[in-house]
Amino acid sequence: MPAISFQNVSKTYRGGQVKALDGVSFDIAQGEFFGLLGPNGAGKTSLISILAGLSQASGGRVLVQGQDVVSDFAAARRALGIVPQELVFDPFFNVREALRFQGGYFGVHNNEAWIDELLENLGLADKANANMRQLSGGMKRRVLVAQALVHRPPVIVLDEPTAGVDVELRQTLWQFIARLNREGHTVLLTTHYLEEAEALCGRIAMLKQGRVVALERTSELLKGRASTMLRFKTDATLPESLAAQARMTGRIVQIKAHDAAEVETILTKLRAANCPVEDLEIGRADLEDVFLEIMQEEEQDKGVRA
Ligand SMILES: Nc1ncnc2c1ncn2[C@@H]1O[C@H](COP(=O)(O)OP(=O)(O)OP(=O)(O)O)[C@@H](O)[C@H]1O
Repeated sequence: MPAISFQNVSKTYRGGQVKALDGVSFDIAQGEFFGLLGPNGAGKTSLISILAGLSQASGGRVLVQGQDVVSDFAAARRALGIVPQELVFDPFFNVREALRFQGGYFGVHNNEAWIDELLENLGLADKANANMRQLSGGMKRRVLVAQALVHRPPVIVLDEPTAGVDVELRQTLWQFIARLNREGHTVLLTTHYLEEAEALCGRIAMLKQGRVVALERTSELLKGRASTMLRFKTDATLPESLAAQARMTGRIVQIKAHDAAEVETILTKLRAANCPVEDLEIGRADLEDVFLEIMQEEEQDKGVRA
């Protein structure tokens, strides 16, 4: 049985004018650390909201641990620990009370040892009696993570958990989540930080305009694509033949090369054009390169279909 099963899920808004999800189907197996990536507006939040039972799909269905998120809402919801994007909390509780209350909501009581472990692992031990109002944004986010985990859900969903979060919390969070994953919890992560997804996720789905445009093991996704990137800085204008294939961020230029011979060709073209380069590096393509490439291919395909 998959931990999560998305079956032909669609979602439209405004009476069908906006198609946020268009037949999304994939399964996440028990124990996977799975990444859901996509540019703004791709449909990630819509998919997570349907999974969490916060919004209804317009078509298709979603199962969590075999339970339908609509017809078996309570069982499906209990199997999920969801760390939301937004900071929502009850200002009248202190941290420990907030965790007890959340546990009670799922019928979990006498849970103090686990609550202590959560506080300890998320760097909240000295904040246990602090009122939620007094916490900094980063500390509130830690509490949200603890709240999501308080009923020991088998499936953990992290929706952009590190947006605007400092390095220390990111590391604390990832160490803890990675441990829970090793202990058998399934993790679904949506993120804009590609290096995070690359480091953590065993498999990745990429969404674009409501459709799955890639679904692969992270290593395959990286291996099957451009394997080499040439990176350098320049103030000069690139020769036209290179400009077409380059990605430019200010003075930084990145050009994809399939093999060593292509690297040489690129360097020869730069020299022939008298294009001075600084800080030249030749490196492996990372997930960001692959992501951009897939998104561009989709644009081109659409152009062909149109
Ligand atoms: N309540 C709504 N009413 C109308 N359109 C909506 C609504 N919610 C989302 N949309 C639209 O549905 C599409 C998918 O949005 P969604 O928020 O799911 O994307 P996302 O991948 O989470 O984006 P982001 O990375 O920006 O959070 C977008 O075109 C968005 O404008």
